[in-house]
Amino acid sequence: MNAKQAAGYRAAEWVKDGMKVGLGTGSTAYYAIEKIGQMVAEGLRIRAIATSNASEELAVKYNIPLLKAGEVDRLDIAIDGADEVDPGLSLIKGGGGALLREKLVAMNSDRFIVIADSGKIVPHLGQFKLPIEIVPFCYEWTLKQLERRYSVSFELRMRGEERYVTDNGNYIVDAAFGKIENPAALAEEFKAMTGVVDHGLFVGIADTVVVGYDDGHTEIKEAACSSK
Ligand SMILES: O=C[C@H](O)[C@H](O)[C@H](O)COP(=O)(O)O
Repeated sequence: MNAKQAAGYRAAEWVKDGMKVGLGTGSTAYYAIEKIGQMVAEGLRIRAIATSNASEELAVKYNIPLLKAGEVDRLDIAIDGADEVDPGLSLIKGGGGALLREKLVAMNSDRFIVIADSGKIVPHLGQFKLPIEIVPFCYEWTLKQLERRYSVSFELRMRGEERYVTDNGNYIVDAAFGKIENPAALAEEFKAMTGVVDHGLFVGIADTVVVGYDDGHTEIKEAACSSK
């Protein structure tokens, strides 16, 4: 068992009969979905909402019943990966471009469980380039606005020769902050910028972090409080 699998499988233990579950995106969330799929095959009855088209396809493959947001008020639990986790359980997410749906699902879940291999645990956020989702319309202006405001490099994410497009039809800009001194303040600033849809800073959202190690053991970190 590798570190990602250990974290994903451990987090799946929180999923109980009757729950409404948010399914994350990425190579670590893959293992949580795989395990939940096995549990469903053994009789667990849940309904789930996926945070990306890729995870939805995986859920369908594992016969996990899907629901639409309008069918329920809130989710009981969401399980998702992260690109970086700091000591206060603030996160950078969005390496796979799914940050907007992931944040919506996390914010509307009673418990948000983050799963991460130990390499994702960092003293400060920012070594991983921060993904920012922006609207395609006049995206050059949004990019310039970001560049004028922060003296760090911003790169429009590409997929080969084409601009990368999210499941929501938007673009992603990756920002090389290096070290983010105040994630909460930066998160607020991005939300106030026209053209920016959302960003990969998740501050005060994680309730629990399950850290997976290469030898297969896991460690649980609980947030002092979450602000969702
Ligand atoms: O957009 C993608 C998500 O935020 C992922 O959960 C995150 O990038 C971590 O992915 P992985 O588990 O593949 O490292």
